[in-house]
Amino acid sequence: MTQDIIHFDKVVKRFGDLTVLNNLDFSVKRGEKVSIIGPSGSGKSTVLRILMTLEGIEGGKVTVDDEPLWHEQAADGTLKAASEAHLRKMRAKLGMVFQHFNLFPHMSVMRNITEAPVKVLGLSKAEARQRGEELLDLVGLADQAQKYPGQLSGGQKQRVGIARALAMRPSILLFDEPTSALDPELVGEVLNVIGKLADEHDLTMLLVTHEMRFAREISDRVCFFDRGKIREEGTPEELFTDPSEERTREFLSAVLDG
Ligand SMILES: Nc1ncnc2c1ncn2[C@@H]1O[C@H](COP(=O)(O)OP(=O)(O)OP(=O)(O)O)[C@@H](O)[C@H]1O
Repeated sequence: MTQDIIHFDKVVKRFGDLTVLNNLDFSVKRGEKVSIIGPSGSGKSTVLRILMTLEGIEGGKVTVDDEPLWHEQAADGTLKAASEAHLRKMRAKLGMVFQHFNLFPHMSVMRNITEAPVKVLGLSKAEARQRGEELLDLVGLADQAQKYPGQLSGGQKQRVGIARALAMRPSILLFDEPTSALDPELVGEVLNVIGKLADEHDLTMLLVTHEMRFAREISDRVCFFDRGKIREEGTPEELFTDPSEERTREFLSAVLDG
């Protein structure tokens, strides 16, 4: 087992003529909490979408938990395109919390959380419900299990989104700007839950965020993305107080003053 749980090796991602990831080298260690920051359009969300297998890649290699994500080893040892079964197995290692929650509106909070563990992992309804209760407790929503998403605030919906992702017991949790669709007064409750997870669990966490103060608080490492590459990375202390690249400094002064 190698130290890296996520490894991007010269990954190229294009949309038509637009090269979004340009020979990206990037890795995350087991248990590490990493934040990705950077200007709009720099490819931050695309990294998460590739990991969730929502987007394919045009070049390079992505490895998750020591196995290639988009390829699998044929009997003769060569790599071939991944089968649907391989992608399903790889996807189970990852959970994602989306900017717009993506809850099922016609299902109760509890059913939003139990649906995939029952259908995909084969848990009994009782087991899934018990897991759901524990997770709702963790995110401070034990009393909301029977409500529907439309009856919840944005902050509550996002906390359900976090519980739903955790219900699949992923080794890696991805967050795609989890607070950017929320009213400012609801941001804190979601950041508190994510901060608690970061402190108390050995989950690997990869967070795309515009919340600089939060990235600074919870991350072991912060990566500054610019035009599909990591322009600079370091501990929060290094990156936020003494960035070495002019481009990082410009970005930080724009977002921190703005
Ligand atoms: N499905 C798609 N088809 C075409 N272009 C896309 C698609 N998805 C993303 N892009 C483009 O790829 C670039 C990178 O997008 P991405 O969402 O990764 O950026 P980002 O750094 O997360 O930006 P933001 O902070 O605004 O969310 C953008 O220019 C975007 O318009």
